[in-house]
Amino acid sequence: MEKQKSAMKKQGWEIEAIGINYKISTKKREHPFKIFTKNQELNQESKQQVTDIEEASLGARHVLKDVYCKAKPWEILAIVGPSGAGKSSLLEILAGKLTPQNGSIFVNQNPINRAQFKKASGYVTQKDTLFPLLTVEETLMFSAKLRLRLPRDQLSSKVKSLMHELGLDHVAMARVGDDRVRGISGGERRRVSIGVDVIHDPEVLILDEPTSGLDSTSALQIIDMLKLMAETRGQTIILSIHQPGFRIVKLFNSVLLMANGSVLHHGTVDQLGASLRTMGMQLPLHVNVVEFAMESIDIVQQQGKVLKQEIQPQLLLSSSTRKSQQKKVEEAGESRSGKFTLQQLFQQSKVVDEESIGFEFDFPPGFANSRLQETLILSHRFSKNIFRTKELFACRTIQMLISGLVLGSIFYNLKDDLVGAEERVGLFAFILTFLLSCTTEALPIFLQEREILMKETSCGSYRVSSYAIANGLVYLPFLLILAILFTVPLYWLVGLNPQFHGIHAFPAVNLVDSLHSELGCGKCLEYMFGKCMVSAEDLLKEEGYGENGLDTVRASAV
Ligand SMILES: Nc1ncnc2c1ncn2[C@@H]1O[C@H](COP(=O)(O)OP(=O)(O)OP(=O)(O)O)[C@@H](O)[C@H]1O
Repeated sequence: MEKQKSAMKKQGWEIEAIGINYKISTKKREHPFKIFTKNQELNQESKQQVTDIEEASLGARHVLKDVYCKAKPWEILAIVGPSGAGKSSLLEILAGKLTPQNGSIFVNQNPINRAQFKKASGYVTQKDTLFPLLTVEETLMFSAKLRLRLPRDQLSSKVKSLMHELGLDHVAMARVGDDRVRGISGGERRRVSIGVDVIHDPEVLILDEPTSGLDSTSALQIIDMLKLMAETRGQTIILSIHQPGFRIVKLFNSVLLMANGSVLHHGTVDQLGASLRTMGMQLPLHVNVVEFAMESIDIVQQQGKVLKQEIQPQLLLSSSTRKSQQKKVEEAGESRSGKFTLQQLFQQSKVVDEESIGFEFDFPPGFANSRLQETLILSHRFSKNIFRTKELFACRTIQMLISGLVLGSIFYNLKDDLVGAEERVGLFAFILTFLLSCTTEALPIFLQEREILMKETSCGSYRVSSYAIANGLVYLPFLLILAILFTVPLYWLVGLNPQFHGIHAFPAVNLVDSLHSELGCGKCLEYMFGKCMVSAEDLLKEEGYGENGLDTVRASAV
């Protein structure tokens, strides 16, 4: 097994996608709860009929049509085509982010185990999802800590050598930045994004538009760097690109030309030029063949059959291999379910089930760190981000202090009679709603972080629970300080219960409410506002209004 693994490492990973069909529904259902009513009564057969009819009537869009592609190790495969051709969809399918309706993906002629493949590959999205306040070195270091099981000195030397390889030495200590925070240049930020996804030495690197938004020099530098990585590390690099310049095209080993979800050409740039000439096109001297093909995409599409014939012999050559691969997939499917449905039996190609088909990858299963280690690393990262937004926290502290004083002066010295009790209810409801509305400012930060969280957890860097615990741990002391600053002046100005348990319970309930809304700001707001009334009831209990505080107040009001 060890021998087999090292041989696999040496030869690299050849990725082959066969018969990929991907459809999306473009029309919304008229009744979102239809599935829970009418469809429940349908039997299996009629359900199938309804699905077929629905697919036609709902206007399903065929994003990818029977796509075949092959990417070899030590090489770059560039997916080119006009906007909406299906490049990103194909990359997402190859990266295991999307599941096609039909088609199979193989690694070295073996069906893939999607969960392990996600870990062993790197997927760089079109948008840079990085923490703007961290430095380049910190960003790569946190990524290394989360993805690799190595001692600290080895991690540090790995990060240093990667920065050197990416040409980021000179900006190691500079902040990454984004649209709002001034940081490194766009090209350098793209390199950091690539660095984050290659820190664990993936065998396959998938990049969606790595040069988008960059000038031609920076774009060339990025592709040059990727070429070097493919040639030195033996990686399989698959990328999509919009309008590659002449010098960039020369760096591609093969090109997949797509339009309207179909493959028009799959081969080298020279083969593309030859195909265009056989179609009767006059290629000007020194022309960028890829650019020319994209400009004449309509003619190429009309003549699509001619180009497809160019591809067919390649496919036919490997047809016997494909048949055996298909058999493996089907056997795995059979063993999994124990029986086939009619649809499965007649399906030309099937989506590979990741769990049941065993292809051994040279990557440790599970996470690189224990839950505790993950929490510590993430807490460290949270703290760094928080300490670099001191102004925001200073504003929030002043806001809470002033709000406590203002609210205390409005509800100054409440009496212990019926009117006083009613005003207390109003005060508590106001306080809790106010705390919730204060924390909605955390929503944009959460949305920004959410993308990073989704990306990191989907590739198995850490557990979501570690993120939530680390977030809570880092925010808790700060929220406690805010709760005390808000409640101390308010408590004494209003003249609330002076007994020991009341004094402690008041800031504690406020703290729990703040923490609850801070952690759950992306969740259900209605639930949180409902929580206000529950918390108000808790506070009334502390004020001596018994188990059913609100009812007591209501009853006394009557
Ligand atoms: N989830 C979706 N909802 C609606 N349309 C979608 C969805 N996914 C893909 N499409 C459609 O499928 C087509 C292919 O999309 P895709 O993003 O793969 O194209 P692309 O070649 O990467 O385009 P671009 O170069 O502009 O990024 C587009 O017309 C797009 O509108």
